[in-house]
Amino acid sequence: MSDTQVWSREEFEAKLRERGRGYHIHHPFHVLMYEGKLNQQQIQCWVANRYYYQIAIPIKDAAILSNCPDIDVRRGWIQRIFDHDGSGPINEGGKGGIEAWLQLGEAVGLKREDVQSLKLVSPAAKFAVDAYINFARQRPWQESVCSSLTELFAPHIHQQRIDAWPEKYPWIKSDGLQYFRNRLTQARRDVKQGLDITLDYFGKSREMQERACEILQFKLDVLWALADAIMLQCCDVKIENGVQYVRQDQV
Ligand SMILES: O=C(O)c1cc(C(=O)O)c2c(n1)C(=O)C(=O)c1cc(C(=O)O)[nH]c1-2
Repeated sequence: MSDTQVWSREEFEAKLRERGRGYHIHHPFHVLMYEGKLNQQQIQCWVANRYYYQIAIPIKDAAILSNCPDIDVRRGWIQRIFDHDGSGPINEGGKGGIEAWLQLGEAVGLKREDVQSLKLVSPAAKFAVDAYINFARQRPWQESVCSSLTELFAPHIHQQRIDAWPEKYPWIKSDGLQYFRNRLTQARRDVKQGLDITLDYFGKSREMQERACEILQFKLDVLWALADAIMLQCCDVKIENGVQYVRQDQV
């Protein structure tokens, strides 16, 4: 069989899912977090830096909408902006993910104003996240949809935090975990829409299928670079022979 033959829909999906080996769940910082080895300042550093990602998501989704002429796609995609920004009065249940993330900030001992000021965000974290927004502004909307597919792997990392944190970090108030609980259902719905569009659009040729895998890799790299930036800001990173650490998926 020629190695340029188009993959079946199932093979194509499997190739995308295989990329999960490079998901930031395997980044040393996230491994330390899962194992309960981070102190309060390090958890705070992560929450404060990740806030910049949280506020970027609806801006990125608005960029996708602005590039997309398909009304059916827009009707589905717009829900992501409501999920993160919230809709309707906040005191009547209209809170969104950004508000839930600020509550996580308070639950780990950060002041709301400090998180919102972005003064705790490292320049490298900003660069990584801005690269994602710029991609969505500049590329065709189908490519931007594809770049959101790291969400395939997100429910696992959210569930890990819900399961491990109460035991490993008992000082974090339980209502701080609400963001992750909400995302479990939201992400599954998002993934279905993003995956259907990607499999349809990029499924036409092997070249396009491989392009989709490269786009997903770009987004994995954004998340990896974000974790690198955070780790460098708040951990004593051990450097041996000039190598910080080896990425498992690149071995
Ligand atoms: O906690 C995480 O590790 C994590 C990762 C990702 C991701 O894989 O991009 C998202 C989220 N969380 C998340 O909560 C979220 O709403 C989200 C939206 C998107 C996106 O690309 O549109 N990714 C993610």
